[in-house]
Amino acid sequence: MTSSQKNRMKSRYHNAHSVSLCAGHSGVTGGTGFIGSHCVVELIQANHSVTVISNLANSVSASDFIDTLCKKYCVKKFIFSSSPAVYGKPIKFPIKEEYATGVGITNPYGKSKYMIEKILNDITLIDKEWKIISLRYFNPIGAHPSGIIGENPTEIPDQLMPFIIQVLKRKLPYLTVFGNDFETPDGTCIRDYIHVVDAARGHLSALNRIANGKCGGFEMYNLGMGKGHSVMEIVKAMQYATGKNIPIKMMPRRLGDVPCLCCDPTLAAKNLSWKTTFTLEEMCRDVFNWLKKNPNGFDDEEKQELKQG
Ligand SMILES: O=c1ccn([C@@H]2O[C@H](COP(=O)(O)OP(=O)(O)O[C@H]3O[C@H](CO)[C@@H](O)[C@H](O)[C@H]3O)[C@@H](O)[C@H]2O)c(=O)[nH]1
Repeated sequence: MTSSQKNRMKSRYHNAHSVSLCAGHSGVTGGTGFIGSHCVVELIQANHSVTVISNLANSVSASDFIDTLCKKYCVKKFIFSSSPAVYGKPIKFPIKEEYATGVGITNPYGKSKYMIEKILNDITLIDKEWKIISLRYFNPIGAHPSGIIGENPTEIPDQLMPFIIQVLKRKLPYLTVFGNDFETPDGTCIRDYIHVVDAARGHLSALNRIANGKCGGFEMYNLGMGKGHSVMEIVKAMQYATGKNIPIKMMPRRLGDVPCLCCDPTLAAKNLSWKTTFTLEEMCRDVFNWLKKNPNGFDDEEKQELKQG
């Protein structure tokens, strides 16, 4: 494993979270992270009592959570945060849940998610009391529309939107675009971006399915818009939303990136009554709104500009 792969795996474990259900009470591991914190807001708004489990610096990995917390507190119902990375390098689009997983996975992160899904599936086969929903959410971006929570990386980020945020804040001089020679219309990678609030609401829908006794054991769902956007489309949408130029530098492909990940979200619509509600423009608007309310890193003149929107 290269050091960049290790870092990517490390930073993604930092973001790992799960949502569990125990006698009407929800526990969110990694509840102070980007997705976890939005889940906590949605759960509280839906009148759940919530316990947040986080070490604030790094977070708890999914496997630690299963081994220790679940056994101690007899938690047998929870949501696992999975990833489209379990599909490896898909050849058919849009990706459906029934497509093969585990073949051609290009990074350790995807491999770990795949292996944990297998273990969870086995657990539900052995003991019928376990009800687990694995959410394979595609690329969550955006920020809470209130502007109170959003993505605020402390280190140089790996992911596209936090990187763009750092460029907008002039903490980084330009966005490095990893590859413009993919088999896509503009040559840059295509991903299925969803608003982080939609991703959080997906957790709530999944918890409701379990609470209503409808979950058959181990189930997995794609959470995505069902529509892909390229890296350059995201850059343009963010330039439009912010009115700011985002300098870019073309670089070779990043190890492990697949050209396209775009899902079919109809199973989630059918069983979870879930679908995306925010457009790409709204995701970018909410990032900008969050930046305006959290202007640290901008100079005074820019802060003034941000205030004026
Ligand atoms: O500085 C950057 C960062 C990213 N990208 C590109 O932007 C796209 C999206 O990258 P990123 O935001 O890192 O998302 P993914 O690589 O698609 O990884 C996402 O998709 C995985 C599933 O494959 C998830 O599980 C991860 O959590 C999630 O970050 C990719 O084409 C990257 O090459 C750049 O060009 N420059």
